[in-house]
Amino acid sequence: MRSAASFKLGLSHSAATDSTWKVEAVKQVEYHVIAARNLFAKDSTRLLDGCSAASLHRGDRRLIIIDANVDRIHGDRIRGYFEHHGIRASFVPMRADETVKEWGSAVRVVDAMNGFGIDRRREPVIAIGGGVLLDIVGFAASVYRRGTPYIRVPTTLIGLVDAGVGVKTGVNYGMGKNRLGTYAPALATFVDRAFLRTLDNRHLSNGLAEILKMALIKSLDLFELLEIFGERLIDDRFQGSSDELDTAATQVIAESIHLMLEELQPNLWESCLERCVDYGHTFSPTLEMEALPELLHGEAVAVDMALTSALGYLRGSISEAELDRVLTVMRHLGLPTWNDVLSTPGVLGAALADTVRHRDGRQRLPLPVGIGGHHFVNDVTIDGINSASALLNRKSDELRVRETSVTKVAS
Ligand SMILES: NC(=O)c1ccc[n+]([C@@H]2O[C@H](COP(=O)([O-])OP(=O)(O)OC[C@H]3O[C@@H](n4cnc5c(N)ncnc54)[C@H](O)[C@@H]3O)[C@@H](O)[C@H]2O)c1
Ligand SMILES: O=C(CO)[C@@H](O)[C@H](O)[C@H](O)[C@H](O)COP(=O)(O)O
Ligand SMILES: [Zn+2]
Repeated sequence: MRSAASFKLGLSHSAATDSTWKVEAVKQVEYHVIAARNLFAKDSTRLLDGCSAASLHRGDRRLIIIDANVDRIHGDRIRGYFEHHGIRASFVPMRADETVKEWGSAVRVVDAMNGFGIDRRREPVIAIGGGVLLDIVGFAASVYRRGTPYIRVPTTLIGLVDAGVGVKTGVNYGMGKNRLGTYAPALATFVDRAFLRTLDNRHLSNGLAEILKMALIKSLDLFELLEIFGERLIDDRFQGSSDELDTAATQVIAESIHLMLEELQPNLWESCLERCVDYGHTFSPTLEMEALPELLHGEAVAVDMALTSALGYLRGSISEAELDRVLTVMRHLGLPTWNDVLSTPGVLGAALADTVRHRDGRQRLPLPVGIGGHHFVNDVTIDGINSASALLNRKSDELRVRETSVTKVAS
């Protein structure tokens, strides 16, 4: 018989005192964001080869949760693709927009996984749709059997540059934006801008808000690309109908993803709550939910960025010329710089208070420094926000008047 002393355990433990055990483990994470034009063209093998983790070669059937609008427009082609490659694909079309980004929708995905009898390790769920669909499916997959692999195919601009590239999943709860959620990377995301051909202008602008966010805090070059090409990229739906527009579309999307991943990779689990990618997301979670369905996610982010740019000007971190340049680009990108929800009594204070709870008791508010830089502040006051809001209201009115007179002269 072995004596107690002969057992070797990996954990540290002292028998001399009341025992405590400290467990330390590191979870290695690897996921891939793969640019793939015309992913569902029959001769494309990108999705099949993908990467070792996300290859479709394991097993011959797949559960596909697809945004109902995307299914209506692209469903036949996507079904044809799977048939062509001998994969038995079970399609579950789901309505997916902000008003149904809720627990019940996640449960519908869980029901679909149960019904399919998903083989937990070898049959990744495939999510095809905008940011809402990706967030819901990612959330459901991450809690199903404590984690089931999934693959993302974003079909909106926000999906391509933001919701599809990070590790956050979630649904709204009550008035709380993404109040229920997990950190759960997909095996891979396939970025195919061909989907943007069928996206309307408003949702293209909506995605450009998140790209503008990356530009304002990290890259004057990206900002200037948006200044020069933004409107034309919307008209062209990022389809690259000329060489110049093709290069611009590729650069804008790739640079935005790259800048985002540069921030995410070293801080995937948000152990550091000073995140510059939270720019535009201090007041907007509350504004978006208060105004729902009037403001889309990117529009609420744009209003927040306009407000905090005005605040930056009042605090001396950006010049008035830079503020005007930012607001002008927003308008050119089809984004709002103002929404009346900003005037709802108490809303900005409540928004900041909720964000402070989200950021472990401090504001950690990213503010622009010039265009393309940022710093974090913790001393914003309600008076300061109200002054910024008043300034923004005035400047937004001036912009509207100028736009109206330009339109009149043009007609
Ligand atoms: N997880 C993250 O890190 C992250 C990051 C950014 C945003 N988000 C979330 O993303 C959501 C916003 O996503 P969104 O802007 O993609 O909105 P969305 O998913 O609601 O899609 C917008 C609309 O476009 C339709 N649609 C989708 N693809 C289409 C296509 N190719 N052609 C025509 N119509 C199409 C959809 O049916 C929907 O009606 C928000 O809930 C936001 O919180 C998440
Ligand atoms: O909107 C999102 C994620 O939902 C992204 O654009 C953004 O970069 C950040 O993740 C946001 O700051 C949101 O973070 P959180 O409030 O959901 O924690
Ligand atoms: Zn966002």
